[in-house]
Amino acid sequence: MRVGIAGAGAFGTALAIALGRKGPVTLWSRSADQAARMAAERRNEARLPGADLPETVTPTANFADLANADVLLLAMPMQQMRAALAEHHAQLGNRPLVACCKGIELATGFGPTGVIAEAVPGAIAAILTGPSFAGEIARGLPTALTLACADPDHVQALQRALSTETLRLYRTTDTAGAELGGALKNVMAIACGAVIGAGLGNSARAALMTRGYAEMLRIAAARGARPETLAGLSGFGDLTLSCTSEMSRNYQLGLAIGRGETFDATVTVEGAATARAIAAAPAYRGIDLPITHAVASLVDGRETLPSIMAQLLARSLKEE
Ligand SMILES: NC(=O)C1=CN([C@@H]2O[C@H](COP(=O)(O)OP(=O)(O)OC[C@H]3O[C@@H](n4cnc5c(N)ncnc54)[C@H](OP(=O)(O)O)[C@@H]3O)[C@@H](O)[C@H]2O)C=CC1
Ligand SMILES: O=C(CO)COP(=O)(O)O
Repeated sequence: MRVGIAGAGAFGTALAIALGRKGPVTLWSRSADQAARMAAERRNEARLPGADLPETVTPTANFADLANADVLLLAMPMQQMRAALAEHHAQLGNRPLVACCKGIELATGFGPTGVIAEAVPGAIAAILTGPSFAGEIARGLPTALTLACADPDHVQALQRALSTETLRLYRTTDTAGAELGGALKNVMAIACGAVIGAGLGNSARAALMTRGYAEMLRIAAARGARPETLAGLSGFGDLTLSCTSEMSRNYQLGLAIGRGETFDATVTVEGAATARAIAAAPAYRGIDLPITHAVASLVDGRETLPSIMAQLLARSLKEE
């Protein structure tokens, strides 16, 4: 299967390297400069320094070069995906579109497959998500991910096409569960980074991860997602990785907030918009989501960490 990847950030480049070990990959960047540099240097130093592109990877800035790909991976941030789909709508064609982003669209409350379905009616919408750092994938370190697509035949075909010797994909037809796990773990990673940054300790982090997971299950139930999907790689797996590793940019944002430091606003941090989207969505009103609301307040600077912690700890005692 010929693979096309739209979006040459850290994740798109890492997937190109991993899948390029198996067959031809076209890697599209919206920047002609970046595509030319990748072609000349055989690296994407701007987004994924130190990782070599195999000869099988063809960088391009011409979207039409993706025309012969049998499957298209969409590796741009969640809040950018709809605009990218709209811009290249005519060239997307009748093939699987696999979202490789993690988040909830701020304007609509949709996850990645919902955005694809609305922007490209009739598309075979899928999502690839789960615990993985781009740099580790590029180095060929063992990584297990969740691939979700509502169609059971397509999900099996995609699983075979996108698994490699080191990239092991598990499949599910529960797209809502897979995309919620990936989106919400980022919110919890910001919360965990903040408590560690503020010196509140590992026990507080474990409490946030556990109670955060309870919020993830409540949101999933409201969306009709399966709890076992949340217990898998895309939910529990990625929650564990992102809440405990300083390689996570969401966790890094939390650390900066907890330490009272500034954070580079150009860094891709999906959890901030996701927290805002969930906190604002009428669909989730009445559901107990104290950590998600706290993170939305924190990233918008509406409340301070000490005041949020005081409110969380002062809540009435309850059954677990
Ligand atoms: N990095 C990681 O380890 C992992 C990331 N992910 C997910 O992958 C997604 C992308 O993150 P990541 O690659 O790390 O982010 P980066 O910040 O490294 O790169 C984002 C890329 O998206 C491109 N982009 C932004 N808007 C558009 C657009 N409208 N059209 C085309 N390209 C666009 C940017 O282009 P430009 O440079 O021109 O701005 C840039 O190349 C996120 O949802 C993230 O959660 C998932 C697993 C692991
Ligand atoms: O999604 C990731 C790990 O699975 C990458 O995390 P960050 O986006 O927080 O860097």
